Amino acid sequence: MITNLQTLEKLGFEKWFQDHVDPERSAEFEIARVIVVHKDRYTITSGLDDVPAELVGKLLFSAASAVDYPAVGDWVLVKLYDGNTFAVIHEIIQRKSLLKRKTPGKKIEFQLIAANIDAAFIVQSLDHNFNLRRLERYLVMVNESNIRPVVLLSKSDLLTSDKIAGRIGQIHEIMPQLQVLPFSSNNESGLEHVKDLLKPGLTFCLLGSSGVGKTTLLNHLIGESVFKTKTVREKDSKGRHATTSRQLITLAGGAMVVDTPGMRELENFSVETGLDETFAEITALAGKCRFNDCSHTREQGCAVLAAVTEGTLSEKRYQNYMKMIRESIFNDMSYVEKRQKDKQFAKHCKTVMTHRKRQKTF
Ligand SMILES: Nc1nc2c(ncn2[C@@H]2O[C@H](COP(=O)(O)OP(=O)(O)OP(=O)(O)O)[C@@H](O)[C@H]2O)c(=O)[nH]1
Ligand SMILES: [Zn+2]
Repeated sequence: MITNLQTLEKLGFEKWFQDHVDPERSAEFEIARVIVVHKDRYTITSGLDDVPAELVGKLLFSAASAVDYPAVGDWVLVKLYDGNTFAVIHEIIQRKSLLKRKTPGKKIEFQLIAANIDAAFIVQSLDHNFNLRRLERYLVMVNESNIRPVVLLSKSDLLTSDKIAGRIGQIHEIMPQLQVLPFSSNNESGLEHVKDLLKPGLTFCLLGSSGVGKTTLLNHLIGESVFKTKTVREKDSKGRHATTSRQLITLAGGAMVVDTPGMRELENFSVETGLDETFAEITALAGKCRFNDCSHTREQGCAVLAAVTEGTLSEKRYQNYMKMIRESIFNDMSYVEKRQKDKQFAKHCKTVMTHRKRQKTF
């Protein structure tokens, strides 16, 4: 496995990454992409071979938190051994995007889901799963992670086209620029629009509640994949053969899809800066409130409340924003804290919000 730029480009190694590698380092190491993370063992690829890999001791010892470890999708600098059958990861190349979630507990600690994803398909089915509030939550997370969101409305075979247009309208009412595609894996309508987005070299992920049809869609896309049956076999720490399925799947057309176990349990995410992007117009208004620590609930000179009164900001959107703020604070707390705080929650929210505002101001 010798670094070959053309092969790497096919895997998504664009100029941005190259610009973020020290030329001296790139002369010394090979560049590869992480396609499987399994506890402390990894599988990397250069586009030619899949090779089992471990972290170099220096990286292990200097890692201060989870974000210092490789995630699926990461670009890494490696050294190869034993006729290119084993690799040691020396460095993680700067990430363009990182999907992570907060682990339960008091400490601010994260679990990495995947790195360097270009676009996220947020899947909601057009039956009872359709829920604008949940959609907003996903959007916050995706925006926060620096990933482009695309909404896929699955099971379009269950609704009339009028009703589907109505739901898309509902989404566009609150998020006009968002790309929304209805599709059905059952009758295959709209699938070609999804496939049109799968440009070679781009990396995608599928997000959404259990049962919305992510696996069915993925099977449709993988059905045409040359990597369909390819699994990674390597020895685990006890020397047994372990079969790990590939978590970065390359589709026949050259696009890649991340499918990690962590991706499937992503209902509970923490929200922070993504909130500002998803509710950009409200954040802009909040900057004009008279008081720095305005809670936008009853203050004199609150620009957010004024906009609601004037009708330039819809009451519903305002309520969603307030609910999201409450939840984001709530999510950041541990379970025990949540139970303790449950009753005095309103009061707590206000304190934290004031605190956050202050942090921003100074
Ligand atoms: N009517 C209809 N049903 C579908 C469609 N796609 C999937 N389903 C059904 O929806 C159910 C759930 O589909 P999955 O693909 O397993 O859903 P998932 O999102 O992968 O769920 P998890 O694996 O739990 O995350 C299955 O019974 C599918 O047959 C569709 O386009 N139309
Ligand atoms: Zn205000």
